[in-house]
Amino acid sequence: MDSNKNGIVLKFGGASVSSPEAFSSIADIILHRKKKYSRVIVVVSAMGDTTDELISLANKVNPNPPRRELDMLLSVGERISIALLAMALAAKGTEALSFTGSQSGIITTNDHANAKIVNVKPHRLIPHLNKDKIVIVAGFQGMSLEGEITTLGRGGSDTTAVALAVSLEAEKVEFFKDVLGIYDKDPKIYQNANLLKELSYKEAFEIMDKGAQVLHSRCVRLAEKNSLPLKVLPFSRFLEEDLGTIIQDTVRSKKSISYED
Ligand SMILES: Nc1ncnc2c1ncn2[C@@H]1O[C@H](COP(=O)(O)OP(=O)(O)O)[C@@H](O)[C@H]1O
Ligand SMILES: N[C@@H](CC(=O)OP(=O)(O)O)C(=O)O
Repeated sequence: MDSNKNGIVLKFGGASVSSPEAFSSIADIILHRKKKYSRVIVVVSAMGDTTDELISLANKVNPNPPRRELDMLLSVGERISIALLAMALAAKGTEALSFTGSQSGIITTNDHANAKIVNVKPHRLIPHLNKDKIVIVAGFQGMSLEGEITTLGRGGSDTTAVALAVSLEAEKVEFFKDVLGIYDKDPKIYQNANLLKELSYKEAFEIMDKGAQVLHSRCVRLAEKNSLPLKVLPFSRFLEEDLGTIIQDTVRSKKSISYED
């Protein structure tokens, strides 16, 4: 087991949980990481196109839904995933516990559909992590100081993963994607795209600024502010340690914890 008691955060996006069978596959990835890290915190997004489907469902009822109610509805997508993932791990004989964003202490501004994370208070998670349990957190959502359910904006689960890692002082966040890592351009569009092994935060921003949807730029900003290393790797070939892209600065300076501006 790794000497780092603070563990690792694993983030699985919608593409990695696009079918019921996929939960069993990602459970295997999680169990593999649990052999190395004492603390494993998993952040998961809604399955496949669930968020888009929930938006169109809302629009069928009201073409201009109240933003508070839309957040209440969209937060359901990630709740489905966390529960199914805990069930998939239970089917393999491992107890894992799922938590919503609010249960996990993801405190946000009250800007529905575009809330910023202002603090993370993971008090409910820590006792379970200390008991060696795998903790599964719903991405993309939190709770405002006013007690309202909020969402962080499209792609916001990446930011949930980084904020939790910052709060729990995890070693890094691993993002499991349907590509081998970050390329200089979208590999699904450009056959001549080059896979990049290592990037500074600045270089990662430059790629995101060109429109790459591979990582949310907000999560890269949060990681940079807290000197947290990020790794993007394929969920299909997770055993190949050399694959993927690492984003970090060459010098990791210890900074005090800070969340979104
Ligand atoms: N520069 C890039 N490098 C890698 N992937 C990119 C890039 N630009 C766009 N993409 C796209 O980003 C997608 C992100 O992966 P995906 O598994 O869909 O993420 P998630 O499920 O976490 O939202 C890839 O499928 C890829 O087509
Ligand atoms: N489910 C949300 C949040 C998210 O981050 O999704 P993904 O990890 O699949 O990009 C969305 O579709 O925007």
